[in-house]
Amino acid sequence: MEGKTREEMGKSMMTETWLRKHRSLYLGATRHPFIRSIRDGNIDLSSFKTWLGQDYIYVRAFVPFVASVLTKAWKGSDDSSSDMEVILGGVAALNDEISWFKKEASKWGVQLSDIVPQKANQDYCRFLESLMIPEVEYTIAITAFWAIEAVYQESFAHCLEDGTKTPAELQETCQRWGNEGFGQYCNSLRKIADRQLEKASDDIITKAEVTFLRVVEHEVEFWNMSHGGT
Ligand SMILES: Cc1ncc(CN)c(N)n1
Repeated sequence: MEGKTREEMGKSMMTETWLRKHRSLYLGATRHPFIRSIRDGNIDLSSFKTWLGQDYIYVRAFVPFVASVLTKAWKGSDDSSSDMEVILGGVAALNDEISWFKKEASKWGVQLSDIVPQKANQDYCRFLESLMIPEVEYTIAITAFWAIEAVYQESFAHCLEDGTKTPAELQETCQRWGNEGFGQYCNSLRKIADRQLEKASDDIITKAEVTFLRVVEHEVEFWNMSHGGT
């Protein structure tokens, strides 16, 4: 791709274009102070517990969102059976994730039934709901799905790199999203998004870019909330 213009590249590498164009915002999510504090070993454990409880609520709202992406893939994809396999794999992983949250919460003494969603979480869940309606195109929904998963994958993989001081008791959390298998799953989602964007109209591409930006902003707000914000 080196040295090629956008026209020569076509629309096939749209996610790459956005990641470059919005690099500082994206790094604001994947290198957030909350993540840095895990990586540097000086995380405040009450922040971690806040994140754990809030993310459990988020994941419960995320499941119907992913189910809605699956429904959209059924009719809206150019390669629906292959896309549906990837997305169904995501649903299966979320089933496991919910069990993990319950186990982890009991380990940390977090009472999940007492958790009240904070504003940033409510806003993010409302945003997910807005993407679930049938009028939202598959291309937009799959772009959001990829971005949501990619931010977690890159954030937690960052905590597992050589030389980091991630506390032993948080290694499992980081592995959950930072492992190679989850990385490959994110790559599959990204390829689907790029394939859909390649044949999309300019209007859809613009909408998808805005959706990508909203996801990254919500992710930053989510970390802020966990890191002592409101
Ligand atoms: C806020 C948030 N964003 C993403 C993920 C990864 N499914 C998550 N669990 N929570």
